[in-house]
Amino acid sequence: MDQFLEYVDKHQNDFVERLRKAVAIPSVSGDPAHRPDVFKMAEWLVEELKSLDAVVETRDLGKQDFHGTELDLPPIVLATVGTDPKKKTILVYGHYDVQPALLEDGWNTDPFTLVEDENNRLIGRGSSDDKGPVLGWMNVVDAHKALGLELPVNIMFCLEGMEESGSEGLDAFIFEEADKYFKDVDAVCISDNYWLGTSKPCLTYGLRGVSYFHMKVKGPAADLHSGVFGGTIHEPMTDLFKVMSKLVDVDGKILVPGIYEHVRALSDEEQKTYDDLSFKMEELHDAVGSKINIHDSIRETLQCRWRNPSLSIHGVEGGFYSPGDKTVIPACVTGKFSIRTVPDMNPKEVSALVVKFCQDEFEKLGSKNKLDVHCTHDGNYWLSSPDHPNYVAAAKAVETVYKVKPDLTREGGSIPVTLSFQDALKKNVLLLPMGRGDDGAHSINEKLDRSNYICGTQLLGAYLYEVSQITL
Ligand SMILES: NCC(=O)N[C@@H](Cc1c[nH]cn1)C(=O)O
Ligand SMILES: [Zn+2]
Ligand SMILES: [Zn+2]
Repeated sequence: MDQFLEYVDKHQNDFVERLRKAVAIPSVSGDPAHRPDVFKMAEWLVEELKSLDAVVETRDLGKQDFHGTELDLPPIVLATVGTDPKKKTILVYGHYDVQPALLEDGWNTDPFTLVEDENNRLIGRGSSDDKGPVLGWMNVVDAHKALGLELPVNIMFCLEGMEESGSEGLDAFIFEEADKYFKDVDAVCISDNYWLGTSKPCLTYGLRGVSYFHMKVKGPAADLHSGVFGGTIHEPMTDLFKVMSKLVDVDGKILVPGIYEHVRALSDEEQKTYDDLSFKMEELHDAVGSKINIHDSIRETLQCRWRNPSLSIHGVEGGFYSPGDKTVIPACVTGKFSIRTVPDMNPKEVSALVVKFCQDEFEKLGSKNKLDVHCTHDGNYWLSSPDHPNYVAAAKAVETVYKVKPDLTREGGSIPVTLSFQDALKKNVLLLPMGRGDDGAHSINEKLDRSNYICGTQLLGAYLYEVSQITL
């Protein structure tokens, strides 16, 4: 392992170049205009993996209905490095699509040009979520190939291009392939989340689920002049804002009746898991860039992030949002919001409660406009245990690379495929993050510190050595 660790340190710049090439492909899955780039990213990965002597194949997932337009779904990229029956097989999952990013959103530099700043932060969309970690696994293979070293395990890659847009088609694929392509898998490792703070690595054993909603209000046949029609018609945007404002309180309390009914009670044992975490309120302030916290204590803040549901309002499609003072009455507007779900909420029940509540609130307005509200995608929460040998192996790897014991964390974000792998393969799934809590994933100026990328590559490799030695 030492040879490997040293090689990674010495070849940092080669690995940064690999990340530069990946970030340059704007593989935004949520924007149809960028769909060809998502395919380009898949092709780039295929070539890169082939150059590392992996056996690579792609699987077509069919079509996506994008608001009435049929789009090709990006392929699953499958790759295998080694098929030695004497070795364990570790499945690594990652995604090669990214969240949207525009310079005018407030980025300081072009989002798809990797820039290293004076603090050695590698800035660019996808650097942390999730291109850096995906390339981290490839760097591990690369280093072994260059050194002429055997990998301690067989590695299987499963890379998707729709994670940021609901992972369409992936669940069915995983269950279909559980006894086929994935039949030899001994354990799963996913590097697609973040440290709690900025200084200490962590292993993550829980995620919230997510249920995403679109609420459309339409009335006039076309956008109208507010001077001519204002005050004479029911306005879609007014109706939408009225109903949206009923969803959540300023202190984050969700106002949909029944939503908290199945939230698991906090046990004494669970309370203890919040005792010794290395996270300070200042780190939250720094990550947010402001002191707008609802709760004053770390305990309450983390409980609200990890084990309580939350509702976020994301945006309105169809409304006027450009500079200037356009006096328009938008004809059709769609409000977008999501609920992060937790044990023991059921996505189907959540959806039924939300839809009924919105319809009831709209009904109360007495508007002649039309409302359509529905859940566009959902993914369940996931909760595991950090006691499993797969986690013990990862903890040892953290100690080797970082000389500290990792924090054991849950996370507020969602990676629905985690539960699918666990259920379909009946194997342990470990979340082993590379980036820091302040990386700004999904936000502007997303970054991955060079040290996280390089030590993270070492960590992923060290984990493979440790897991090869342990009985799973
Ligand atoms: N790094 C994981 C991540 O960002 N997951 C997304 C998943 C998602 C669901 N719907 C849209 N994206 C997240 O928002 O948690
Ligand atoms: Zn991600
Ligand atoms: Zn993401």
